[in-house]
Amino acid sequence: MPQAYQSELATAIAAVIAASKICRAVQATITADSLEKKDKSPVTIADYASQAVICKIILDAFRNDPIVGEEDAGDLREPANQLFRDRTLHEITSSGTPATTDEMLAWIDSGNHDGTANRYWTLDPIDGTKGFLRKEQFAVSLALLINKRIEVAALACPNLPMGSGSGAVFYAVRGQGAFVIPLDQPDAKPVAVKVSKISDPAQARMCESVESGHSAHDQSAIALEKLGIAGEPVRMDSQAKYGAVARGDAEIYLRLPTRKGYEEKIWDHAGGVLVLEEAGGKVTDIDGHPLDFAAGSTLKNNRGVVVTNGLLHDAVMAVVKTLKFE
Ligand SMILES: Nc1ncnc2c1ncn2[C@@H]1O[C@H](COP(=O)(O)OS(=O)(=O)O)[C@@H](OP(=O)(O)O)[C@H]1O
Ligand SMILES: [Mg+2]
Ligand SMILES: [Mg+2]
Ligand SMILES: [Mg+2]
Repeated sequence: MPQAYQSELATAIAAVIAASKICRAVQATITADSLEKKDKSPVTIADYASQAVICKIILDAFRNDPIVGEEDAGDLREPANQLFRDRTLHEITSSGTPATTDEMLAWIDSGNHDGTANRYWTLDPIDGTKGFLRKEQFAVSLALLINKRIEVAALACPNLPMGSGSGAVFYAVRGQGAFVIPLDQPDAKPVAVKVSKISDPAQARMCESVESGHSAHDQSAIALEKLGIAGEPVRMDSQAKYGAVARGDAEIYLRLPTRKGYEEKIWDHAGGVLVLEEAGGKVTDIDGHPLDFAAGSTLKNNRGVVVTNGLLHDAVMAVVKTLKFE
């Protein structure tokens, strides 16, 4: 029997690779150039160009598929942002995708679905925009959900070390394992991705967000101490953290709530979660519940995220349960 979702997987991989190339080109040139969104977070021409190109590639292949993307073209349509809009279009056309301004805006806005369909994609065109602006880690994350379950994931991490260079594209289909290919050699033989076999908490390596506003660094420091881990946590932006645990660079990724009521967005997790689980890892929230992707565009039924290589999950949860959150 042919394996399920092969054409969705091929489309997702092609889409995140095309977008990553644009992001890399922009990252090489930018000097802290971004707009501020209503929630005060930054967005760059690369976030918009990435969302446009990925939505176009998905819709060319699967015309009726809804997409739940992070960005929308509202701010780009503002007359005051004409220069920003023109530069976004320039990045798209110079990457080899001919487009008019109206087409570009429509592609971006095709990512405006709300996560209520039986089948939809969720997209973070640049996850870790702050890391992108710092010229550090970021990810392009795309996942397909069917009946509220993640079935296909493609997660490009353009700055993650890979062999002698950098740029890793992780991907997974539920039940088929997780794999990684180099961003610059997509035809190379895929390598199976597996979590580390470390089961002694004291030997574990932990990663967390760079931004203390996204994850409570004071509480993770207490967790490290209680687990007997001597090393410092590795701070890294984006879902590259899921990739790091999936491939055994680290054993633990903690995302501990910093403020009451923040709802994690599905596009900040879906791609990374399937790669991690298919690599043998485990993810729950801080109360030990599975992440609930059936609640629309946010994980409103969960608080925080605890990611491990599986072997360490119980030990980490025992410590997380002793921490104090707002
Ligand atoms: N308060 C709060 N708590 C938790 N998470 C938040 C919060 N605010 C924002 N975000 C989301 O964090 C996404 C980036 O997460 P990272 O783990 O990459 O954080 S960091 O960049 O290292 O700070 C970032 O994703 P991008 O916007 O795609 O960069 C946000 O969606
Ligand atoms: Mg953002
Ligand atoms: Mg994000
Ligand atoms: Mg983003």
